[in-house]
Amino acid sequence: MTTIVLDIEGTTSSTESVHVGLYAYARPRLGPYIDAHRDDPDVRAALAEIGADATAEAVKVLHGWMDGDVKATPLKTLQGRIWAEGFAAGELTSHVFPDVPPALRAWHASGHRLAVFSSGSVASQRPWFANTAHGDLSVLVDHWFDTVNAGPKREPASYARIARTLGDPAGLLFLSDVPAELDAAAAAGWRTTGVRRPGEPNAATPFGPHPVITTFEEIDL
Ligand SMILES: CSCCC(=O)C(=O)COP(=O)(O)O
Ligand SMILES: [Mg+2]
Repeated sequence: MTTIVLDIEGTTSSTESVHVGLYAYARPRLGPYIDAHRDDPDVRAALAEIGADATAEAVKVLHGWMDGDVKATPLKTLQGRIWAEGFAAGELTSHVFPDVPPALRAWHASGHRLAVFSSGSVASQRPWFANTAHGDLSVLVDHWFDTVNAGPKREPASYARIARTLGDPAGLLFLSDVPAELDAAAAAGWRTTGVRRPGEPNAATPFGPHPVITTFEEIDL
């Protein structure tokens, strides 16, 4: 049994679907969300981490991070809350590459275990997989990790922390579009595979020692 741990953006789903779909949805809603949830401890913690208490100042920082695709945890916390509300309201749908649903279903049916580790918060990961055009894929996923409950994706300690939940690192396979994330997983003793999807921004990125695939059909467990 292998546990396949999935990155989202660039791996199961296109970068465009996250940046054009989700980011555009969150951008105008960040300020109103902060104003409406100032008493929420997570929102207060996010504002403290941003280093700005005034909404306009915080939104300026958050928009700057979105422009540079900086995957800062306070941004991901706030985006995730907004996206979860958007999915619940039926205003958002997710994208997965067409090879993803059959692969996840086949791996699950064969007794392999699935988990997600994404910079996107768990609050948004679940509805992302629940609302695909190919049906609810969230039911196939046993564990959900983000930068809050696991840590930064480019640090081996985060993968060691996840392995404390999932078990022997040698039985864990991490799929990601970002070589630095794969390096960190490999340093923690995980198996790794790079994902280079046609048309994605990592088209020319070297993956070093990591095997590389373009679709999940190429993965032989
Ligand atoms: C619904 S998940 C949101 C995706 C996201 O915000 C993100 O930053 C994805 O980054 P990843 O670590 O999956 O490449
Ligand atoms: Mg990614």
